[in-house]
Amino acid sequence: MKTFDELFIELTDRAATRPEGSGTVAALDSGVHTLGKKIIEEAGEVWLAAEHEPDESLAEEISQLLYWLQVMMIKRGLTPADVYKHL
Ligand SMILES: N=c1c2ncn([C@@H]3O[C@H](COP(=O)(O)OP(=O)(O)OP(=O)(O)O)[C@@H](O)[C@H]3O)c2ncn1[C@@H]1O[C@H](COP(=O)(O)O)[C@@H](O)[C@H]1O
Repeated sequence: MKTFDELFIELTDRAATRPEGSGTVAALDSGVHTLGKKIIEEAGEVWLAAEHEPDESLAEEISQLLYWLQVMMIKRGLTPADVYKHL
């Protein structure tokens, strides 16, 4: 288990070190347009899970949406602090 901030640190390291086989590296290389579509897809899965799936499935879908939002943040050079200041 990891927190939002711990995942962000891990993904930032992936972006910097670009280890072979990293899905995050491939995702970053796919570009903002592709990442945007992935975020829409994952958001839709969250919606469907909230309507039709048990809590555990919903939690998993939300975790995947958070992952893709973090990938977009890193792609665009945003940090959690940039987001938190709007909360
Ligand atoms: N938390 C995640 C995470 N959440 C979601 N995903 C990706 O998002 C996809 C979502 O799954 P779906 O079932 O919705 O989609 P799918 O159809 O199975 O997958 P696609 O064919 O669309 O890629 C997963 O297949 C992963 O590619 C994640 N990929 C990686 N992480 C974590 O990120 C860290 C770095 O990972 P790597 O860069 O791969 O080393 C590790 O701690 C991982 O656990």
